[in-house]
Amino acid sequence: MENVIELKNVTKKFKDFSVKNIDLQVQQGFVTGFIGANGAGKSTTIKMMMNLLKPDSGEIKLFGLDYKNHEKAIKERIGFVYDGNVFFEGMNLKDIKRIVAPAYKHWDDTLFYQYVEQFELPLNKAMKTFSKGMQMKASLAIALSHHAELIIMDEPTAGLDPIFRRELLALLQELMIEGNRTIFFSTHITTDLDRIADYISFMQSGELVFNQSIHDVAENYALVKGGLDLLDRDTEKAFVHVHRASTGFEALTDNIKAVQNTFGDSVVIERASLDDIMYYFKGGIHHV
Ligand SMILES: Nc1ncnc2c1ncn2[C@@H]1O[C@H](COP(=O)(O)OP(=O)(O)OP(=O)(O)O)[C@@H](O)[C@H]1O
Repeated sequence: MENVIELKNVTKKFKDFSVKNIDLQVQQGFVTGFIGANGAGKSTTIKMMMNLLKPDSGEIKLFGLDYKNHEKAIKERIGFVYDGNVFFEGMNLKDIKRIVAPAYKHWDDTLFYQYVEQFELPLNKAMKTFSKGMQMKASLAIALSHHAELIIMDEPTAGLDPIFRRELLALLQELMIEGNRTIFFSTHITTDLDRIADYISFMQSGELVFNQSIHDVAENYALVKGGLDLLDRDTEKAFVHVHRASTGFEALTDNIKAVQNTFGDSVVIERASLDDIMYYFKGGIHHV
C-alpha cells in the first residue's frame, strides 16, 4: 500500500515548544483524523507536511517525493484547507479563482462553479465580508477544484454550523468514493470522526501517541471502573491513567486483555471515546 504522506523522525523546535521525532505514515485511499489538545502540535505538523515550515531534522515525503526537488509536482496533487483567511481580503472569489486556476494543470472550472453554487457562495463580494463558514467554504471550493488526490485540512469544521458540518462530512465521504483519494484533517470535534475516519492520529505535547485504525483504537482502549480496593502497584500497570474518587476508580487501559486477566468480573469495562482517550492521556502515563 502506498504511503501518501510519510514523516520520518521529524523534529521542529520553537522557543517554548517542540514537535519531537514524529514517525507517521498516511496510506492512500483512507480518511485520517488528526486529534490532540490545544497546542499539541497539530498545526505545526500540518505546516511541515505542506512545506510552510521547515523541520529542524527528519524527512518528509509526499507521494514518495521530497519538497526539495518536487515542490510543484507535490502541491499540484494536494488540496489544502485551513482555518483562516488564505486569500487577499479585498478580493472577491472570481478574482481569486482567476489567480489560482492557472497554477494548476488539472483546474476544473465547471467543478469550481458547481461548488460555488452548492455552497451558495457569492462570486462578486469581497472575501472580507464573508462569515467564517463562508470563508471555509470558499477555501474548500478552491481546494477541491483541481482534482487533488490528497486533501489536507487544518480544523475544517471549526466555526461551522452543525448543518454545514454534516454536509461537509457527507461531501468528504462522496469524495472518497473515487477510491484513490486520501484525506488527512485535524479536528477537535471527535464525533465527526466516528462518521468518516478510517484512521486516528493522536498527538500530545509534540509527540505522536498513536496512528491506528479506528477499529484498532476501539479494540485496544477501554474505560475500566471498579472499587479502590482493587488497585495496587501491580494491578495499576494495566492502565494509562487512573482517576480515583471516594466511590471508586475510573481508568483508561490500552490493554483490555491484561485488565480481563487481572480483574476478571470485578470491574466494568466500557468503550472509550476519543475524548476519553485524550482526557486520560493528558493525565500522563502513570505506572506506579
Ligand atoms: N512560529 C512559532 N513560534 C513559536 N512557537 C510556535 C510557533 N508556531 C506554533 N508555536 C507553538 O507551538 C505549540 C503548538 O502549536 P500548534 O498550533 O501546532 O498546536 P495545535 O495542536 O494545532 O493547537 P490547536 O488545536 O489549539 O490549534 C504552541 O504552544 C504554539 O504556541
